Amino acid sequence: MSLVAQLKDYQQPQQVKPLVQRMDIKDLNFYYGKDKQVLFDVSMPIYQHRVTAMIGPSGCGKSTLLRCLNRIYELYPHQYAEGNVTLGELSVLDRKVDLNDLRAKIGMVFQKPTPFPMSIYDNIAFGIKLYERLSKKDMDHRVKEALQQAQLWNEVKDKLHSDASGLSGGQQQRLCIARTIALKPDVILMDEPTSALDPIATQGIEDLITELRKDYTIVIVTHNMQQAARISDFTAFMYLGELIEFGETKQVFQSPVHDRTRKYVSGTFG
Ligand SMILES: Nc1ncnc2c1ncn2[C@@H]1O[C@H](COP(=O)(O)OP(=O)(O)OP(=O)(O)O)[C@@H](O)[C@H]1O
Repeated sequence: MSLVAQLKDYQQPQQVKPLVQRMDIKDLNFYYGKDKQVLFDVSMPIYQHRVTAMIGPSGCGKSTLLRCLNRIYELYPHQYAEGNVTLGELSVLDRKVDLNDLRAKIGMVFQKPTPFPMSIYDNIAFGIKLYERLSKKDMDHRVKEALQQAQLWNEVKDKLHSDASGLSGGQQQRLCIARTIALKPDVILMDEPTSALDPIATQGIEDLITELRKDYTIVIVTHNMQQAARISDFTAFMYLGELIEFGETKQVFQSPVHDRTRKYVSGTFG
């Protein structure tokens, strides 16, 4: 199927909530050490209840940009960001903003499923316990709710106390999504969440992302343009650390403003 044929139909009003900006990225620069700048003055909005895809050739800075949105780079000395990233009133890059609080609001799902070495139930309860004290009954409810939202409940409801490592790759990735959802974040960041999965599991995660955008704001890095076309509402095209083009996915794929975007989405370079 052609890329254009895979573009979603944006005219389905029942799916579309009003367009509200949720995050703002302004003049963002990022450095892997002071002599290695890899993002250059990136500015773009992130819209609520929409899926925003970051695309571009390998090494263009997609993952780095995503990592700025919850300051995950702070785990590493010498890496730093300059500029402004806000989530409502919250200044994401401000070191006074507590990282645990920030990551409860802006959750992240990684490329490879990374369940903790514990039971399915505990994988979800573990994160919740860091933030909230719940009774057993309330915790059971929250775990069930997260697994239902991640469309995993029916498959695991009879083995909640089995080790999570016994799940398939696709199920493990849905468990990681459930773990993120359980903290009730505003925004979910996904870094190539399907690249380690087979086509059927990939389809499951793509369907789930489409469902989740009703309740969450999603930013996804993907090297797969078909995937961006299938599941995203907005697309950011990056090249050599700069944001070349940002717009509605349909516009970016069908009538890009920049020649470089056109060449990339048409497969002429990349
Ligand atoms: N830990 C690091 N230390 C130094 N440079 C890094 C580090 N991680 C990434 N880079 C560099 O930063 C630039 C952007 O990398 P990034 O991983 O963000 O790109 P990407 O678009 O996500 O690439 P890919 O699609 O290959 O994952 C690249 O030049 C890369 O070599």
